[in-house]
Amino acid sequence: MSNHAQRDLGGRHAATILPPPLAAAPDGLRELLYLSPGGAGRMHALTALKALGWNLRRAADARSALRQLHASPHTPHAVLVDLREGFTARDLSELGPALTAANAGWIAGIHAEQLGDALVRRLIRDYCYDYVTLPCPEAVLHTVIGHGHGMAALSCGQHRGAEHHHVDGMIGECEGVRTLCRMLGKAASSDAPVFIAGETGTGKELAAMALHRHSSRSRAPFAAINCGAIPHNLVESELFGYERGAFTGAQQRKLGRIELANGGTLFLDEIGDLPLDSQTSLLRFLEQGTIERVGGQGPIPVDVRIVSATHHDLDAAVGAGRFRADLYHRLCVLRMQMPPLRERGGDIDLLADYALRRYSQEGRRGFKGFSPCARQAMQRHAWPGNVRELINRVRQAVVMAEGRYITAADLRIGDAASERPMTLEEARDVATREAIERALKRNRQRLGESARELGVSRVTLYRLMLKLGMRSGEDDAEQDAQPA
Ligand SMILES: Nc1ncnc2c1ncn2[C@@H]1O[C@H](COP(=O)(O)OP(=O)(O)OP(=O)(O)O)[C@@H](O)[C@H]1O
Repeated sequence: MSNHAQRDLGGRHAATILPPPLAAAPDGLRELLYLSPGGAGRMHALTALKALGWNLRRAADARSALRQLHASPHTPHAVLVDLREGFTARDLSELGPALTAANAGWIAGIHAEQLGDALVRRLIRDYCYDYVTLPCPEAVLHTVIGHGHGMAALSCGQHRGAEHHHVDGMIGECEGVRTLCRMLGKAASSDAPVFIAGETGTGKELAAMALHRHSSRSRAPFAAINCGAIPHNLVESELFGYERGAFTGAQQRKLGRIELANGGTLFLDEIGDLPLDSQTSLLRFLEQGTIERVGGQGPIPVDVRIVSATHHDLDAAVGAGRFRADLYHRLCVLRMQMPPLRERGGDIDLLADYALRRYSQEGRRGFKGFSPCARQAMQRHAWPGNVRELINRVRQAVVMAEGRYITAADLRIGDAASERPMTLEEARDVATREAIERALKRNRQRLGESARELGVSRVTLYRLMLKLGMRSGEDDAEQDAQPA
């Protein structure tokens, strides 16, 4: 693993570097794209805007506009779509989905009487930040397109941030995720077995894949097997393979997952569900480095790194005699913990934005984002299915939502009838975490200044962060920021 990769995976610094400033047009001009199929003549009316700092360009149709927008995806653009002439009803009904470039803030230019047209109204409501009746004084236009440009700049900034925190497909910047990334970085340079604990849907498999990709085994296969999803009588043949004729129906030799992962990494998901006799066989493989296919003639050497995971309490399973203690110790040489989503604070927003971007491109509508009530409800929801649940809720909302912003109702959360009510302590924790996150953000992660702003001592702030999982004890060894 290169230093660079290690820093990316484990980097406190990587997670705190500010994104570079947004790209601006040369000479500090702001980009204005004028979309009008009605001929270049009308654009002359806009030339006065150049003196007000706009770099004016034209697109004759939505496709050409999108091409220009995609050519500089990090540059925000105001786009004035002149609906007064040249668009047929069909164009109008098809225009919306084309207007989804994240770096564009759309403003509609219309005749006053067009507000009576349902298609125009819907287009404005769903895709534009504002509209102006044209012609209008250039000062008015300058203000309105400035608004569109500002909204586009915010989106560009958001995207930058999300890309920045996108490590190997794992989105997140909360303390739990940073700790995990640091540990993954270290684990990737060793060959020791790794055990990943965490609730369902927290990203254990994603973490296992990141570990593989950053290890020296990355060119060899990554194979995954869910031990809980295979009937007990088939586990052995899935893991170790079988020879032709080993049992009825074994018409040809089949390699097992361990052998298929030779040279690479084998991810054993739901390891706690492995039947006891298969636990014995797995232990033998870990001790001897050889496997024997079912019905086979002898041992076959296989070189595989084992990463295992479960959402059950493996310690309890060992205590209850359902899981072999010797296998447990073999598997859990390096142990990592995936944080549950409800403890990840601002990551909920990052992940929701990511899911919206990912799925709204599949859908037909251009969503502007989440409504404030949706963001609040997401912070309060308990997320029993963690990131998987969040992604699925956003995905179904993208299909079902009717407005420009996704609401709590679209996500089907925040409804008192369907939610487990929060205890007073949980509500206090949510509010405390939010306040701390905001203070840290404002004070660029500096504990002392954040504590002063919050009206508590630095020690108290530090203890609260530990309690709320925003910081781990392990950080102390690595950071200079000690509680004073
Ligand atoms: N940090 C993350 N960033 C982006 N996507 C994530 C993140 N964590 C999880 N996901 C997504 O959430 C879904 C569930 O993740 P994954 O299968 O890795 O969870 P898991 O903990 O292994 O679940 P299970 O215990 O049920 O097997 C996947 O679609 C994964 O891509």
